Amino acid sequence: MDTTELETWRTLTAKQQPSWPDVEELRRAAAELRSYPPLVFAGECDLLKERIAAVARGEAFILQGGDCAETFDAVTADAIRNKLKTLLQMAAVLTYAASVPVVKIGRIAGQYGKPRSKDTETRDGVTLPAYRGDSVNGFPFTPEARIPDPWRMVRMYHSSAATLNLVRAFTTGGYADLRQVHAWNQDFVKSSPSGERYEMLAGEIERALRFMHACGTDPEELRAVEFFSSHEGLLLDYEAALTRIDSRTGLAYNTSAHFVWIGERTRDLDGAHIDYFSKIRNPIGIKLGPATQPDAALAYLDKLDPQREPGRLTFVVRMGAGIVREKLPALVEKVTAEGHQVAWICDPMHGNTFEAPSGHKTRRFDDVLDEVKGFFEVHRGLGTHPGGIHVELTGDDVTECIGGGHEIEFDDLGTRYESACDPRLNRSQSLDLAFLVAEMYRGGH
Ligand SMILES: O=C[C@H](O)[C@H](O)COP(=O)(O)O
Ligand SMILES: C=C(OP(=O)(O)O)C(=O)O
Repeated sequence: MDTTELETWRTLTAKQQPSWPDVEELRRAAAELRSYPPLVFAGECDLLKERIAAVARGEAFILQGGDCAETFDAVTADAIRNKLKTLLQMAAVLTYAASVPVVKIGRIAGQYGKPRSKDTETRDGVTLPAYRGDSVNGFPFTPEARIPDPWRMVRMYHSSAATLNLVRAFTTGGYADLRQVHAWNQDFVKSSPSGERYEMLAGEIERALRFMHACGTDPEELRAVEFFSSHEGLLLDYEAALTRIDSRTGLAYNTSAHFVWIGERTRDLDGAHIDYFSKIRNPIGIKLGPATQPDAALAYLDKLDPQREPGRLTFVVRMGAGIVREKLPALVEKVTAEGHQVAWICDPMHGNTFEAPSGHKTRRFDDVLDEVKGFFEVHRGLGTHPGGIHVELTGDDVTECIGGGHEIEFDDLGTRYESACDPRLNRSQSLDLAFLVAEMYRGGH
């Protein structure tokens, strides 16, 4: 590929980019990033594309999840392990219930840049630049912290590398052993207020594992799992610096993650993000909010997947619980009529955010569940495949979303609200969701 083609986004409007105060520093930081080795290998991205092609055909299911905004301080063994453990537990339940492989993708090892509704934040009459993620500026509300610093993108690379290294060690080194993951799920069922409801499913999984053992399944096969990394490809200076030409094929790949997506706020058809994403060969996603017109979905297909390559494009739908049943059918019908199978997955978080009386941004667990239900209903009604879920979650016992088995109420939000941006499901809410989606899957709705 001609590498100048990779730079055409620079001539277009790029929304949600920081106002870097010193362009020369930005150039130096980007040059530093360009000198670093890739974080992922293009062949791994191709493998994920194959896995997502199976999702599009209705033969697999995606579980994509992790923090709203990763932070440099949270690059610790405990935080990474808890997140991974939660995702593995959810995946085990979903795999059994769906009876298809679950493609596991973390919002991890790169989810450091955030689009914001406003450029500034005002507190007690003081206005400062909004926090745009640890890759751009600092969270503390001080003038110094909020100045965008391009060297933070270099720290983002190192934090992503350290995270991915541990994730690879955990997922291939025995920590992800299915028998262990199932034992964690049994502990959850015992301690959950909704445990009785989940007992039957957990019992069936237990019997299935014993059956596999009795049949002589090689225990080695249960020890490792495939796991992929992803983040919103928001900061184009970072994404471009990590874009490399694959020596096997001569094609360009974003080597900062296996999967990158375009956010709801940066998906302008003629904008810089769409142009940049059209040039890379990774499997990619695009968020579709409630205002998306069916013709726009087709236009995205043409721009981002002109060859109609299986597994290339995932539509991540984030409409809101009250809207998904009304708006989604027309999109799915239009794309299906075009004859191409894309993967459709449901992000039940971003359309359901509201402000609690305490001022915390929050989401109701019941709305999250209802949006997934609506998503399943629409696909079942049209005979298409509800291909997966995309969730903001953490493995810690935070109090950011209300509801769930261990009911969190408005008054509890301040107890442990740790998100640097949007509210995440905590560990037990995430597992509740997995068991309830599993029931939905099996119930055929
Ligand atoms: O995660 C998504 C966005 O960054 C977030 O919803 C924006 O939040 P804001 O409206 O507080 O800027
Ligand atoms: C910003 C995000 O979502 P959306 O683009 O759908 O608002 C996100 O997933 O972090």
